[in-house]
Amino acid sequence: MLRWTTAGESHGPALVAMLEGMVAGVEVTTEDIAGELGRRRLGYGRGARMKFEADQVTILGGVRHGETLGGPVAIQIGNTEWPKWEQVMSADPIDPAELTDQARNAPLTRPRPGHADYSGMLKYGFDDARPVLERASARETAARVAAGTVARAFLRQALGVEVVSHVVEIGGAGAEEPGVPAYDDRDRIDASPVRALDKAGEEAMVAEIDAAKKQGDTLGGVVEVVVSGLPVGIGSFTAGADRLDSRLAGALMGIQAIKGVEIGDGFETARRRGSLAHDEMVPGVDGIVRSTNRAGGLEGGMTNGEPLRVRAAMKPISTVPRALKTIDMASGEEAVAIHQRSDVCAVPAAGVVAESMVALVVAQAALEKFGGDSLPETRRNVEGYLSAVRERLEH
Ligand SMILES: Cc1cc2nc3c(=O)[nH]c(=O)nc-3n(C[C@H](O)[C@H](O)[C@H](O)COP(=O)(O)O)c2cc1C
Ligand SMILES: C=C(O[C@@H]1CC(C(=O)O)=C[C@@H](OP(=O)(O)O)[C@H]1O)C(=O)O
Repeated sequence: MLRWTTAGESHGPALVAMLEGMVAGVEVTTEDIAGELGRRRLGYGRGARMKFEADQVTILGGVRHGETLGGPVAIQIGNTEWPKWEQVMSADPIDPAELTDQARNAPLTRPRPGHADYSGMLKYGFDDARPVLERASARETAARVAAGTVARAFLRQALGVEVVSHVVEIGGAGAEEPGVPAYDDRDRIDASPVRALDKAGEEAMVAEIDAAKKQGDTLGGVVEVVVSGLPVGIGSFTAGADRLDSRLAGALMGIQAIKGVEIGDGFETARRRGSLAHDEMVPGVDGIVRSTNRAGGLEGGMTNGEPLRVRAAMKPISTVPRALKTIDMASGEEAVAIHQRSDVCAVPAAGVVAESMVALVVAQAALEKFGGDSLPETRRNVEGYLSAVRERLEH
C-alpha cells in the first residue's frame, strides 16, 4: 500500500517526507521536486517569508540515477533560515546561559484565534504556543508537495494521468463561469498571479487581495483540482473507507485551513432535480461517454472514465494583521493575538498542495487496482485491464 508521512517544524532545520510502497522504475529527479516546490511558493498575496526563505531539496533514499528503487523514498527540504532559529528550535537541550536570542525564544502566550495554538497548548500541556504552531504551520505542506511529485510522476508514467488545478474564487471574487482546465493550461495558470484560468476572474481576485491588504485583513477561497486520463474503476463502492471520494475528501481536509470539499458540482448538485443532476450516457468514439460531467468523474466511489474534479474551500489566513481578540494564557488578561507577519492570501499555494494530495490518493488507489513492483509490471497490468474493458464495450 502506498503510504506517506512527514516530519519537521516550520522553523526547524528541515522538513522530511517519506513515501513507502512506490514501485521501482519511476523517473523522478531533485529538479522535478524543486520545480513543484517552486510552484507552491508563488501567488499574489503571499507573505515576506516566501521571499527570504528557500527550500533546499535533497533526496535521501529510494531513488538512484533518477529512478525509484521500490524502497521507501525519503526527501529532505532544508530551510535556509535555520541559522536564525538554531537556538530556539534546537533538538538538544540548550543551556539558558548560552541562549543569545532571548527575544525569539520568549514564550508565546497569546493564542491566535483560527490557529491550533489554544487547543494545542491545553491538550499538550504547554505554557508556550511555539511547540504547537511550529508543527501546525502550513510550512509542512512543502513536504506533502515533495511526496506528491513522486506520485504525479508515477501516475503520468504508469497511466498517462495528469493533475492540474486552478483557483476558482478568492474572498468571494472570481469568474462567473471559471471553466474546467486541461493539463495543457497548466503553464498559463501558473503564470497567473492568482493561478486563475480566466482573465476576468484573475483581475477580480487581485483587486480583492489588494483591498483586504489595505484594510489589514486576510482572505480565503476555493481551488479546483482536475485529473485527466483516469481509467474507469479506480476506487470502490464496497466500503465507505475505500470510496475514492471519501479518501479524497479526507486528504484535502487534512490540508491546513481547508474547511470544505466538493466532488464535481458538489453542493450545487444538491440544489438540482435528478433529471438535471446526473450525467447521461451516450455512444462515443471509444465506447460510452457522458453528455455532462456534473459528478466530477466519480460515481459509487469509483472513477467513471470522465475527468475527476474536486474542489477545496480554504478559510481566510488565521493571523489577521488587524489583530483579533484573545486571552493571555500567562495572566488570564484580555489581549490581542500575536502577529509578526502573515500572508494575506495563500489560496494559489493551497491549489498546488491540493494537487499533491489528490495525486497521492489517486496513485494509492491506482496501485491497489493494478499492483506491481516495477513500473513495467504496473503498466502491463493497466494494459491488460484496459483491453478487457475495451472488449467488454464492443457491441
Ligand atoms: C499554503 C498555506 C499557507 C498558509 N499560510 C498561512 C500564513 O501565512 N499565516 C497564517 O496565519 N495561516 C496560514 N495558513 C493557514 C494556517 O496554517 C491554518 O489556518 C491553521 O493551521 C489553522 O487551520 P485549521 O483550523 O484548518 O487547522 C496557511 C495555509 C496554507 C494551506
Ligand atoms: C513558511 C510557509 O508558510 C507559513 C505558514 C504559516 C502558517 O501559520 O501556517 C505562517 C507563515 O509563516 P510565519 O508565521 O513564520 O510568517 C507562512 O509563511 C510555507 O508555506 O513555506
